[in-house]
Amino acid sequence: MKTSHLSCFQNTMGLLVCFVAVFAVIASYFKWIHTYWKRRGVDGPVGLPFIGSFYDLADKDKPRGYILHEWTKKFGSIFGYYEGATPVLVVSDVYVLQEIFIKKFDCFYARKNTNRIHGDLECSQEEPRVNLFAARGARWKRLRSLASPAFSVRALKQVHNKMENSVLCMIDHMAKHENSAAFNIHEYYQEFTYDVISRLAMGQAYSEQFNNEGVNIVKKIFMRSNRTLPWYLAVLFPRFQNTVKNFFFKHESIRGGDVALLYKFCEKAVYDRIKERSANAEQEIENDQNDFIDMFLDYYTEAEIEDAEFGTTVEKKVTSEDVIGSCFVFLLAGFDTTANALAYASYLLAKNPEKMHKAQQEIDEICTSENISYDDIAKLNYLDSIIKEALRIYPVAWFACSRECVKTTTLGGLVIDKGVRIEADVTALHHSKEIWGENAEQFVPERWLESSAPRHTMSWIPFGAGPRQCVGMRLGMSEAKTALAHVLRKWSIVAGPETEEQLRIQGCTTTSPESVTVYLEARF
Ligand code: HEM
Repeated sequence: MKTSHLSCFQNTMGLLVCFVAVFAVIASYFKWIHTYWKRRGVDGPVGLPFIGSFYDLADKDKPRGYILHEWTKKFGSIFGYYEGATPVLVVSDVYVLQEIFIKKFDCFYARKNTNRIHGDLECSQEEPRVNLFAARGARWKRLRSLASPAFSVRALKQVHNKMENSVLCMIDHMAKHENSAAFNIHEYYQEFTYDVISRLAMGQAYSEQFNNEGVNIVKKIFMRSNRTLPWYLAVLFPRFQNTVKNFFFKHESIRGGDVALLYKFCEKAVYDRIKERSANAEQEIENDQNDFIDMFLDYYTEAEIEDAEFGTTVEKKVTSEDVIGSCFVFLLAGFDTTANALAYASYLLAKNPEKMHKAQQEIDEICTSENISYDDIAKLNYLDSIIKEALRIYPVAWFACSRECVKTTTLGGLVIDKGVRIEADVTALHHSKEIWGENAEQFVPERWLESSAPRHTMSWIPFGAGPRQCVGMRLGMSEAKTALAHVLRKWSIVAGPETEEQLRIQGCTTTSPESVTVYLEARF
């Protein structure tokens, strides 16, 4: 009995010693990793043991862009931090950003994973469902070249009437607030942008504003917190991201919860369409190209062609997984960014009535017919400046202005190893007095119409830059301009006692105002 107690004690002690030893090795590894920037002479915040600055930067109520910006003020235009075991470099120097986003694209063609729980994004075997936003290398290039035609000026002119119809439906809904109580205008813009993207990407036949269950699902996806166990694990052990993903596959931060619901929508739409098209083919009926699903399915083929660019190979065939992934990302990317841009612009106009009257004057002069055409929209230069200025003051998607180094290289004298991640501090660029002058903090749309010396291309990057710049930029701008032109032609957006003194901005990815409370005053 005594011997068995002794051996039990010895076993427990043995296990404890092993545990302490393993812990000590892991702790030393992280301690060493967390000297990565110091060893290279790059300053930065001291994070927590193991997870580095991940916890600070994963709070949806305090968007990371603002925290990064606080650090820029402290450490300068280039500094480093750690997201678990991964070193991240934050840059707000326009010349270095140009190197990363444009000149050395072949070393930085991957976006820094925002959802880090993926398999190999260059390999269709390991991560079959990839989308244009997350894809890398040859897979990205293939999806990008398939998607780009849908966002050309020609394509946007073709869909303008459909989009304007959604604007008019939004106006009908808003009309109940005319000369009435203050309301949250952001909600209307969210309904509108989701409506447009559902019609353009997913073949939704008619406007379904305030009747579309997808809106609440995507809203919740954008308001998710990143402080969840799978994320902590993926951040701590980046090499095992795929294992983490597979283990927690049904967790709401991976493919469960609202994400699963949205995927189900996309899956159903894509599989129904594949069936419809093959039935058409049997009856020798030509397939229409009504939306993005049709556009992708036109390339849906079983033929496999290898593409060795970017040092990787990829099948050129478009799979149903590709189409589902793309619809998913279009619904997300096409919804939140533009709705937020419209909400910020409306807030700034309400707070700056003289700028709003100037915009109304321009709209009255140019938009003389009942409908506002794509060509009219192209002539609204002051309105264009208003949206650009709103996106300067409130960059809505700076989280996407990020890259990962895929080939060890140098930036200036600094060696950047493969695997290092890069983030642009867009707020620093957009609010820099050096770039924008002493009035950088003020809303001055006129600055976009001045013919002074041109600014550096990386000074204003709400849509990113280089070959991976936002593919939906033209669509987002034309939606925002068409919507604002109709709103401002009919109403003045007016601030009142309920209007937020300061907007409360939230989100782990895009940055959304919690609400934008304004009045609508009839103009005529
Ligand atoms: C005001 C509106 C919008 C803003 C501010 C915005 C912003 C951005 C930014 C910053 C990026 C990253 C660019 C980079 O890495 O250099 C991006 C990428 C992307 N955006 Fe947008 N976006 C907007 C509207 C849209 C719309 C309407 C769609 C489509 C329906 C869209 C789809 C995408 C996609 C698919 C990507 C990934 C492109 C790639 O990696 O090749 N965006 N967007």
